[in-house]
Amino acid sequence: MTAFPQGTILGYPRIGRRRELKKAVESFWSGRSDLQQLEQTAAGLRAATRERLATLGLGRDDSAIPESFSYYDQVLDAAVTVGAIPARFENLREADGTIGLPAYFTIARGEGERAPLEMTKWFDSNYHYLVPEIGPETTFSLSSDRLVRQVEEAVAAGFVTRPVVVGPVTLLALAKASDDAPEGFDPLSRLDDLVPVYVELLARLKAAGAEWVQLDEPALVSESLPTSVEKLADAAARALDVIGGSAERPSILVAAPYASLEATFSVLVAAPIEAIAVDLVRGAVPAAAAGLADKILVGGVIDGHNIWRGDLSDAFEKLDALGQLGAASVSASTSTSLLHVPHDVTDESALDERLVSWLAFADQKVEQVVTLARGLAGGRPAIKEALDAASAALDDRRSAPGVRDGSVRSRALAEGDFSRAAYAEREAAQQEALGLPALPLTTIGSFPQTGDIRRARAQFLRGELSNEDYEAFLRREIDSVVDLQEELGLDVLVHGEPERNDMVQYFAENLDGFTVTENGWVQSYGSRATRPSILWGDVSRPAPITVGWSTYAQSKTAKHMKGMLTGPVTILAWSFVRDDQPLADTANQVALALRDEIADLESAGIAVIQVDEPALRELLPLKKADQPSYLDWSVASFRLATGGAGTATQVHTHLCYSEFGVVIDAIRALDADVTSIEAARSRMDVVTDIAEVGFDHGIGPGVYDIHSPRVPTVDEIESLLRRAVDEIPTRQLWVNPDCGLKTRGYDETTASLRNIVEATRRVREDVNVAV
Ligand code: MET
Ligand SMILES: [Zn+2]
Repeated sequence: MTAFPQGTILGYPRIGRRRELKKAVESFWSGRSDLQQLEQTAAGLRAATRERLATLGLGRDDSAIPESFSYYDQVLDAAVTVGAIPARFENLREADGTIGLPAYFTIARGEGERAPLEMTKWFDSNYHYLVPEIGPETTFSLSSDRLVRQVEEAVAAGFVTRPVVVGPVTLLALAKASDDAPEGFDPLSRLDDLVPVYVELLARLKAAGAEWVQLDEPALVSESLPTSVEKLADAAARALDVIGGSAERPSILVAAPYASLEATFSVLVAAPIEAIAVDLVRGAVPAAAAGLADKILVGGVIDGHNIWRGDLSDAFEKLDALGQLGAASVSASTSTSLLHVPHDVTDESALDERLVSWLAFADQKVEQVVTLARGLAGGRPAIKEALDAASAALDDRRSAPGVRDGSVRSRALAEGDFSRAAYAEREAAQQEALGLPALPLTTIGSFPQTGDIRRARAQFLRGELSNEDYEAFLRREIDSVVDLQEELGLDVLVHGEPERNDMVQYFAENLDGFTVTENGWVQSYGSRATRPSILWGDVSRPAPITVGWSTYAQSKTAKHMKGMLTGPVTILAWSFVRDDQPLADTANQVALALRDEIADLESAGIAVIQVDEPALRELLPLKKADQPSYLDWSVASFRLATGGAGTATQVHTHLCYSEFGVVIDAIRALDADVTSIEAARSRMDVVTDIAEVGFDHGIGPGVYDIHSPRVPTVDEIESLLRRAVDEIPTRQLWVNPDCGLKTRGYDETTASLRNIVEATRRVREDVNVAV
């Protein structure tokens, strides 16, 4: 077996320090540059990454540097490599059967009537992967040599890198059955047909110069997939027997990050592979297993999910504990790929220096791994200075002003803070106070973020537009959004959120305890990246945030204006959150700030207030045992935020998704008066689930799929509404789009809303008779 480096990372950001890949890819998509230019930029980025990682201390020729580049998504990469593409894209193959880059992008983005692959969250992160579609008809064959060429490219530049591929079990476990598959088809049933393609790929990688390959198998740790952990472990054993048993292959590292491996660890130890990477940030040191003596263990002790510098001594101790298991050797690594964190904290010139000393972005994490590797080689004394410096930073963080704020901490919580009056009482009071018609019409909050809005914001941020002029601009924007809703005949209006660039960052910018970055981009999907805020200290609200906008909008109409807030769980989920106290405590601090905002909105005369929680399901832990306590605190934080609202104030929430499954009890427990969800894409199927579980509060199943530029017809909306009315009592039903309108244009938005109003008018004629 080839030696494994003592320090490595499981993957590195792909988008470039200044989002160069985004720009290159989008310019190729729009036809402003050609394939060759795109490939050149990508090769340049890969070269820069290798050089950078070598400069930071990873070995050039010992497989320490991962070859983890992707043009769009690593799951799509694997699917395309093994030829697992849906039938509707088959004709995009080249004459020799391979799938080129233009076809790859078409599969990711769709084209005309050909829908793209679906997108969904990657484990418990905010990264979205493309969902492969696999059926009995899928033919597996090596269909792209892109990874092989990247290994050769590295060799030509004097590097021996370690190619990273999503493994066969995870690829199938994350896939969905193809359109042509029979009812109940399980993609995992194709494992034996898929594995030979991996054998072939590994042989090619070896021939290209790879000494190690990394198979990413995070599915093995998840209890949130449709397939059980036991079944996945069996599948892994079968697949690795074949792959590991092949004659021509590099040494194999199997990485199973994002949670504890538990019993599956011994399955990997028994497999004919050389190394196993375990996540020791989210998971614990596994129990010893027979056969460890000839395995290399890679300890993921540096958090790949978060941006804190963390406790380096503690990380070193975990490696020590891993060493006690009796493996052939132990290496230091990140817990996951670093794709979840920004590039480099030294790119942040505007951040407070003291805060910077507590942070580690990707490059700093690489340095930490390199330090730990030195410690593994030379013992603790060799890295004493670095360990001490990290501990000192932690001490400094603990005692720094703002991290613990007495006035926040002294707010005692009482049982009653988490509950409102009984729903029946609220329903009656709200009916009386609001006087809404049957099937009230509303929207989810945002209206189109036009080029004008983005330009004005950019000018304001650059100082080219005064605060006064910018605010006047936003007021005019609100005027027109209110006028439009009046003209259309909606019942509960919104102000349109023109002042928000992002529903979380906006609140982060207006709350104490948060800071925002300049260049802290993190890939969200494909060419999209977000800049998560950093929640570093105790959270409080120095001044009202939305009250001015909401009351201004209310002053322009006699209809009810809906206040619009982002909920505590979503604020946490889409930020980098402090790791020095339980998430539940942090969530409650955010909740209290929102609670104050709600009180101010109420006293300013806002009678309907929406608190969005689209990320409620996303933070759900991968392990079943951890889920109840998560649901407890997340629900409690929402209830704390909204629990002070008066009986006659109508609290809405919006959740985006409609796969209720495990979270339905939690959604019920939120106790919002009205909940809006996505339903248009699933043709209202969700109303059947809602009726089955018995949900008796207000519910707004979406009738307009805002992810598509298509304008739904009146008839189509009417039939969706009739289905809802058939299955759910009319008094509970609201009419609204699936989600906010910010990504849409005005033409399609106006036309769609007009059709929604007309369809509602038709359905109301009947229900008014029936009520
Ligand atoms: N109020 C927000 C909006 O309309 C909710 C978005 S959910 C991702 O944009
Ligand atoms: Zn939404």
